[in-house]
Amino acid sequence: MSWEFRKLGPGENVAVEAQKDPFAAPKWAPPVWHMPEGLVLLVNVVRVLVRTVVFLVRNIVPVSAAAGLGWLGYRFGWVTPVLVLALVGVVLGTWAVADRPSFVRYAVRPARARWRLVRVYRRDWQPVLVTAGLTKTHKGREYLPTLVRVRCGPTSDRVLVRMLKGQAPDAWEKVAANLAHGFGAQLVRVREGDRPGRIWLEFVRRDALAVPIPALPVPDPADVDLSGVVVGRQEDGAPWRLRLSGTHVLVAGATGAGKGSVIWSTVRALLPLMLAGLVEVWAVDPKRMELSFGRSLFERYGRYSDDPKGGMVELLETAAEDMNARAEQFAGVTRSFTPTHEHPFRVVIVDELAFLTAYCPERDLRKRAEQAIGVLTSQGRSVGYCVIGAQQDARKEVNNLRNLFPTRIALRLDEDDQVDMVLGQGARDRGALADQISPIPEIGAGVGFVRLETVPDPVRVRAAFVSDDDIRAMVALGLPESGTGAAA
Ligand SMILES: Nc1ncnc2c1ncn2[C@@H]1O[C@H](COP(=O)(O)OP(=O)(O)OP(=O)(O)O)[C@@H](O)[C@H]1O
Repeated sequence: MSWEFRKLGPGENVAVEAQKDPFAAPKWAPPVWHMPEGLVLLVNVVRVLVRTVVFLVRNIVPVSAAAGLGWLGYRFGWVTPVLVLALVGVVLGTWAVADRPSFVRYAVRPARARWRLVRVYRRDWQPVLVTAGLTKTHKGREYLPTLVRVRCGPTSDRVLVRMLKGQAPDAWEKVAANLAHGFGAQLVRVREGDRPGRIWLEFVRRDALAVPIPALPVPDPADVDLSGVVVGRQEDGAPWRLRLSGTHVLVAGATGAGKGSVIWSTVRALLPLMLAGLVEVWAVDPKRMELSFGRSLFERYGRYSDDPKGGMVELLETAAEDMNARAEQFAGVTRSFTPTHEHPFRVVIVDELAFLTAYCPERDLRKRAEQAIGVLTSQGRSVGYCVIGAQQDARKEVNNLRNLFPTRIALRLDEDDQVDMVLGQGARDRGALADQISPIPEIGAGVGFVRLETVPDPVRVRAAFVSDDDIRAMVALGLPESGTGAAA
């Protein structure tokens, strides 16, 4: 084969195969630069050194431990490192037995986080992110978001990520399903990071709320805090505290979503203060289902009505009048409400808001109900009134009082656009997938999303399930003279 030289530019001589055919199109080739072999060797040696140093720094603890044991073995024989290992095992075992929570927190979880960082996240980081379209290639160079840290919880991992410059969290939200499948998680939620440009990815490994929570024990009166009664559990295992003082609560969920369990768990948490005369529960029960079971309890420690001919509306109007009287009495005297026997904290439960405000056939009753609920919700917070409204249908036209309920709970909803209607704009994008909660009662009833005051992102929760027997027991506790079967 013969070669000829061509010139591409000044000083750029290129060797290309000589053409035999004089009419053939000319062949051009890019210039080839020959590196001196010594320089190639040097670059590779530096590269290996840098990688070794990075590896040693990243794995400083296991590397130091292995090096220490190796040195002990070399210096004193193999028995010494084995004894050291056995001693460490005994210390860890004693710690685990003596104080399991601190052992899990400071030893098990960090070790697990390290393991998952190396075995799952770092290993698959580049391929998953490339496939999900979260990397950028510019002038032949690939830019990859940085994996900063991994933390392990009991059922989920949190991964701190430094995004590429110019990237925003919504780019990650859009490919949450790709990330979940890529890293073997059930789902991924994108959370605000600790500073601009960084986000937390929450990889849910296992549904912590998949098993029903039995009714919580009736608390001691001293433990009932109206700024957060315990009604269930959060996804991270912490108790779900529902604020009642200074707010009103809307519980939205399709039929069978478990609204009843939120209501009954709240009543159960309040029972000691009801018995002490410091809390009253006024129940409006248009469905005559859920609340009728505790009718005698409400009649003794509050009020109850299921009368569609005006009784329910009258109950609401009485509450609104009393609230006005309280407001007049308290005006200029006190700004914070403390329940007393004279002025107990009143929880007004309306089992189906839409029945009173939208579906009730009598227009006049509808208007009166809407007005009374409007008065209670707009002015009742500071004088010891809390309205808890349940609602099946979250559509705007069904309940235009929704904005008067500062605390909202989205249980299973039929459509995805209802999530933002209940929890507020952007809640679904921030992980409140209430439309994807399982319709199977054992798995999904009572499961929902709430916005807590301390956390900007919606939190997944499950209400404890108060069974018919539990309600009977509550009635028996409240009305000992009526015997155990007094519920109905
Ligand atoms: N927290 C829970 N945990 C487990 N199962 C539950 C829970 N809450 C409810 N369930 C189950 O789901 C079923 C439906 O619950 P519930 O009647 O409370 O729903 P709902 O939202 O009030 O429905 P509807 O609006 O039709 O009255 C119950 O019969 C119960 O078996």
